[in-house]
Amino acid sequence: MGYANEMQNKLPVIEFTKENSHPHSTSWISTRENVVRALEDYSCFIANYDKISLEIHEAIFRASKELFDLPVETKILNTSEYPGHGFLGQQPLIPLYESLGIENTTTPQGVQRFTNLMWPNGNDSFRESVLLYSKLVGKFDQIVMRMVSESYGIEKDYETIRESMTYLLKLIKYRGPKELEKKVGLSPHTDKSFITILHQHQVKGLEIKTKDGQWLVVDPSPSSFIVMAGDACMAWMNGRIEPAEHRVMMSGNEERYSLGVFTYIKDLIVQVPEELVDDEHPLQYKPFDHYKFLHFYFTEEARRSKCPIKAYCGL
Ligand SMILES: O=C(O)CCC(=O)C(=O)O
Ligand SMILES: [Fe+2]
Repeated sequence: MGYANEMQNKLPVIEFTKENSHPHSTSWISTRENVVRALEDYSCFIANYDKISLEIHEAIFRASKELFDLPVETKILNTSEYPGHGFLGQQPLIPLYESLGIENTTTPQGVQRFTNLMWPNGNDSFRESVLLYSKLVGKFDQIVMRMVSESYGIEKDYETIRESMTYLLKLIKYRGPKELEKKVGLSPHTDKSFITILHQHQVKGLEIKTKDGQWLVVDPSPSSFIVMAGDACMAWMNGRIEPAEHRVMMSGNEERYSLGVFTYIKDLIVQVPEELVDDEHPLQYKPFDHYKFLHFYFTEEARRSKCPIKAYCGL
């Protein structure tokens, strides 16, 4: 664990090995504490997870480059009912940013659907790399959430949520800024997801804000992932864990590729577990529908509010 009790100007780093990723092991318990402490203090942590090999890392970013090299006319075919889950690019406020979302990315059907849309004649290596990567990250997400829910004694509640969890993979590309162009890749925000797991390729740019207001740069590494809490996690956890504020700043003129796996809860009314409500922690959130929140986020009311999730279901 890379941090002491007091806040430092470094994000917590947690190693995940075969040993401590196994429930009932002694190191599982200590890792669990570190995970919860990191999420409470920083809303995120850097995870070194060796199940995702260098080979998988390279394959998924190769797949991503191949995807972005497709013509825009093809990429815009990826649409979604949910703003931001389809194709995004050439947005006036974030001109460097481009992304494509793959819904249900941990299922063969989800990945197949997307692959066929982009390559009507198929693309096996793309399909296989995406599915393998998504499944591994999805499993990792479940390890993390199991640790969190055990630690708060809310395993049963998590079990219900887990059954309704869907995964979205966003493949993201930033072009380098031109001379005199602003260097903002992505403006400061929190994610609307439950949990987000980010992965960068070679070029840094991701920055996370600490509670005392400093922006910390996250260095890319093939085996490291950034696990962040999203807005929905805060509402489910009655505010115990806050969402991580982050942004992307481009420094050189090199292109930057990154991946985000976002979890969402579908077809379930999410409720704060009873265990998280007491005199010290009065109930702060009404039961909510995560996907309805995604729609709400793009309304005028949400735009005007400082914290859309609170505007949506806060008490
Ligand atoms: O590119 C990154 O590292 C961050 C992307 C991100 O924050 C997002 O898509 O919500
Ligand atoms: Fe984000």
